[in-house]
Amino acid sequence: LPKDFDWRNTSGVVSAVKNQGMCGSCWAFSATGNVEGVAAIVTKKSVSLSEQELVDCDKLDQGCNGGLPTNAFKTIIDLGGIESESDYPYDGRNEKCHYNRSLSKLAIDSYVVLPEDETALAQWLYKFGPISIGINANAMQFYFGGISHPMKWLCNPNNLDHGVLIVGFGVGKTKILHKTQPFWIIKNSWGPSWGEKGYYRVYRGDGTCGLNLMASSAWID
Ligand SMILES: CCC[C@@H](/C=C/S(=O)(=O)c1ccccc1)NC(=O)[C@H](Cc1ccccc1)NC(=O)N1CCC(N2CCOCC2)CC1
Repeated sequence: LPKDFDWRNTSGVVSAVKNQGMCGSCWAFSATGNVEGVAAIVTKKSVSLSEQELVDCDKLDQGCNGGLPTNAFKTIIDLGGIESESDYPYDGRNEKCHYNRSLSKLAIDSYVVLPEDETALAQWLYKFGPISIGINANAMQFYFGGISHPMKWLCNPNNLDHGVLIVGFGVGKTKILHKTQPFWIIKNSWGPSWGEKGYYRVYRGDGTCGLNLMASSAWID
């Protein structure tokens, strides 16, 4: 396993940073980000996928009022696929489902729930692609860059309230003590002006903000 690895360096695996707007659809962006990545690696073709299809058609979840990436994977399997962002564009509000299977760009065969061990997660990411996770977003609302490592009582690992996507990992130097710190690179769905061009770097190795507790991924045979 290399010290640093970032799927953004492999063209087609990570789409542009998106913005969920005033809709609690983070779970859908986490799911499409994972499927986009896994599919690009397996099929060598890249396509930006529809979060709106999940908001409208995933009856296991609550659209703009929240959901789980694993339920989204189940829905993509049950629907027989997912349309592209351009064919089923994002409106950021709950609408009537208008999924059209003939327009579906790709299907997934199953999904896996991943282990909580962060070294195992890094190995999985390196082999198979970006990982959907749940995280406590407390430290993300006041994040302006750098490696975030909030104290546990400020970021309760058991209050997971946001769905995001791990796209890479690395080791960086802290500003003050120049200590090396392992971090995850996380793709958020709050637009490219948030954080580090839409991304969040967070300490890797001690279950910060519960980021290791609900990791999952689609699987394409
Ligand atoms: C109101 C929903 C907000 C939304 C994200 C919104 S957000 O805008 O990104 C944001 C998050 C945090 C601070 C500020 C803004 N959060 C979710 O969808 C989070 C994302 C998440 C949590 C845990 C693990 C993985 C993913 N999920 C959730 O909010 N839910 C998970 C599913 C749950 N269902 C209840 C009925 O039975 C089935 C399950 C409903 C609540």
